[in-house]
Amino acid sequence: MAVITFIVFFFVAIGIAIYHSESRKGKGLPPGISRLPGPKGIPFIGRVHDVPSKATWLKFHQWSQEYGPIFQMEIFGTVHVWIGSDQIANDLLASRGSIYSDRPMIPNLPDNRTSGAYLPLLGRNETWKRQRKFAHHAMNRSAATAQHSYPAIELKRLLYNLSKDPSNYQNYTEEFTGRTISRLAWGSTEHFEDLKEDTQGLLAAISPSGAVPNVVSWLTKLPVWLSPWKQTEQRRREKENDFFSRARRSVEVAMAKGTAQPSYMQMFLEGKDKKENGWHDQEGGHQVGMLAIAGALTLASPLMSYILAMCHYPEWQAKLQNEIEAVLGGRCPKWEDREQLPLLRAVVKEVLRWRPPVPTGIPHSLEKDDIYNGYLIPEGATIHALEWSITRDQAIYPDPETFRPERWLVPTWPSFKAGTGLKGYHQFGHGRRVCQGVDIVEQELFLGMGGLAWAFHIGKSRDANGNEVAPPLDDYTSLLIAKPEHFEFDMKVRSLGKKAMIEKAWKSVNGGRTDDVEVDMTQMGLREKAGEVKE
Ligand code: HEM
Repeated sequence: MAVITFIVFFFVAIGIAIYHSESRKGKGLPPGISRLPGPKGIPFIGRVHDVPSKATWLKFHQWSQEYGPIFQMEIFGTVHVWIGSDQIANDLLASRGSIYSDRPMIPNLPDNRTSGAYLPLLGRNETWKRQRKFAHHAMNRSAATAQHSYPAIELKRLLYNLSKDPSNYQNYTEEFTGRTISRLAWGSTEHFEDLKEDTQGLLAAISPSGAVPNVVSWLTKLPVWLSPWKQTEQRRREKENDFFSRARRSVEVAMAKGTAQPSYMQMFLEGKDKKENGWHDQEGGHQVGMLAIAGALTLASPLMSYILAMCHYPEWQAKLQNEIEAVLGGRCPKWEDREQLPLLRAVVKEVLRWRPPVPTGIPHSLEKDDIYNGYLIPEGATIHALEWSITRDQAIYPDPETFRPERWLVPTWPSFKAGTGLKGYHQFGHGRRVCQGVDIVEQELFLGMGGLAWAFHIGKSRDANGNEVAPPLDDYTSLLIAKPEHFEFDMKVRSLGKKAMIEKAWKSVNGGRTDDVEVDMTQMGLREKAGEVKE
């Protein structure tokens, strides 16, 4: 019975899609207007069979070079437009933001545009506007509170743990970014493990390669009992609701006891956004949870890419270490040092360019037909700012495959802009949907990469015969947010003096211990001073 139902669904869905596809082709175009170029495919399924399951961005980049910086392809009846130029992305997603700021429906998460549970995936509606406004307040206000010392505490833990066991670098970097964002979101690291699990589950649920219905959308028509994807999604959703409610309640309890440490959740619970808008606490819980997920997902990837870059470009590690030593005289970089460390800022930018954490971008959706340079872009098209190609645009980034931080430092390079940080960098999207976490990213990556360069010598590992083994350059995970697959490398603390400083610094913010204890932030200022030692 199950097999027959499946076969009937399959043929009905194919029939409907072919009908739609054919009737769209028949639709006349105004004189002088054509459709965007792009790979032609089999009716209905398009070129889906050509898209590899890993590193999809390499295939899209290849098409971008073949068909130009804007091209389209159809997948199961939906037009997907790929943009491989920052200029075109700005022309459309920013300048025409009134019609390019919606998000597409994700087949495996069909209420993503409406439910208020997924801020980055919400449609362009009132819920999105008020959640974006709250996120904006939260980011601005956190800069003025103790919240901005959270990354510095977690950095001390990261350096200590790496000094003990570098082979566990994936866990430790994810703990650094995940625990920092947990503190920012809920004032404590208590929810870090739940956050990690929920983050992975959501990432798989929304990624084209994480759940088959995201590519073969008619599979969403299957009833729950016949759909393993719907069953997995139901379980994931129940767990997520439970997690966000528990995390919110833990902040309420801490506030009642007077022990709450500054957090986005606390801001929401006592904030004017809630009172003015009559928000439900449940929506606030989800909104804060989404900020935590957005931060946890993305930030560990560039730290791992930094390690990979240092294996392949040792000359830049030496230059960076020279800058830090010359300016700081042996101490670890702090956020206040940023003006004096231009090479470190350039390394952060170059790591993001060399290996973009969101290589295919986060898609927008077009609300009505549009004409661009004589091409029709149809209403409902899914628009992808293809970061992998944008970061390989030869006109802006000559020699794009090579890691060259000087492109951000020397005025003769086309990408040079005096004194700019990460604000406005295309890595963080375009127009009205631009990323809301750029300040946190800037601080965490500056401290993270600065701390790694200050503390460790990173290099290629060696085989049994003593020959260097180069870690693969392009072996990245395949979900929407990509990070390097586990690789072997060599990492050593640079001196005995630094080893002692690393341990002392971690103990100074961790109650004198090296195992994890929850830190009282109100004492943080004092302890940080005590933990600051010179070699
Ligand atoms: C390296 C780290 C990060 C990268 C590369 C990154 C990149 C992006 C990109 C490409 C978008 C979509 C922009 C668009 O649609 O045009 C986005 C959206 C967003 N990001 Fe980030 N992000 C990072 C970290 C963070 C952090 C730390 C937070 C918050 C704590 C955050 C919060 C958000 C939010 C809330 C949105 C949704 C905005 C909206 O849809 O209106 N991101 N990010």
